[in-house]
Amino acid sequence: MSNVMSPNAGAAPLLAVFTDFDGTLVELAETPDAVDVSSELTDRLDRVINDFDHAFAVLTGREIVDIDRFLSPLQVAVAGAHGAQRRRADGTIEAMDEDVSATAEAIAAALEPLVEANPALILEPKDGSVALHFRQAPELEGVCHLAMQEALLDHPHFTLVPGKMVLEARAVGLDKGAALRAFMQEEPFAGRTPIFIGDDRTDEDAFRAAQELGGVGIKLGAGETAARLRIADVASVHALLRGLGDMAQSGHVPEPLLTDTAH
Ligand SMILES: O=P(O)(O)OC[C@H]1O[C@H](O[C@H]2O[C@H](CO)[C@@H](O)[C@H](O)[C@H]2O)[C@H](O)[C@@H](O)[C@@H]1O
Repeated sequence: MSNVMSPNAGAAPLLAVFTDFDGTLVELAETPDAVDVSSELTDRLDRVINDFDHAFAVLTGREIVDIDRFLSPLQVAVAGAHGAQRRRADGTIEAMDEDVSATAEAIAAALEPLVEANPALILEPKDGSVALHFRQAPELEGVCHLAMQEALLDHPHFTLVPGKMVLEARAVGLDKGAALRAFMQEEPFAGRTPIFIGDDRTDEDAFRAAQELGGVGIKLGAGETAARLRIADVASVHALLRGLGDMAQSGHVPEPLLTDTAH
């Protein structure tokens, strides 16, 4: 097991904690709006923010406004739309690249006819990226793939990233790994050891970034991953956050909820 989280690692390191949202902090739901955010979770995150002296951020494919709506009344540091949007721990917002916004809008517009013809599909246009959901029509995955590829033809600085029953278009280079690195150069993250917890293919850049910066990636669930550690489910993530918070306060390392991905 990694030294960062090992019960034998000695003094507890000062951590910067990053997590994905859908499938990691909350269970997946049938539609993007149907996720259930309990008051226990917002209370837990409020504690985490204090336990880690505000060195906590959500790295998500969602827009920042979405995360604010779900986690209200909390306002956490967030990288949204896979890294196209970023709100720092001090609440300031990084300026959006206008070209990225305009391209995402153009790609969403190109996909509209497909979604109008297939109401079971959900188009989620975001400022900086686009999601095309086929959870309610899995048989349309291939059609969605072709439509996304076609929509991307004129936009080589955007790339297609598959998620869970979704295909997303995002700007090349604006990913969760770049967002994690940007946070790690700023207060209160700088000088801490990053951990990132995520469940999806779009989380792999951030696993690698955390590990390259001396920290650890923690993959929720099965599947190939660059993350060094694995965790079972959303409930275990909540327990881990509680344990890490206790560790930060007391110096004691939490009960092991993690397994090495090599085993
Ligand atoms: O990076 P994340 O925080 O994991 O966000 C990834 C995408 O999550 C959302 O879609 C996923 O969750 C939905 C609700 O559970 C589910 O219905 C959908 O099938 C999943 O793909 C969100 O809607 C996207 O914008 C995010 O990019």
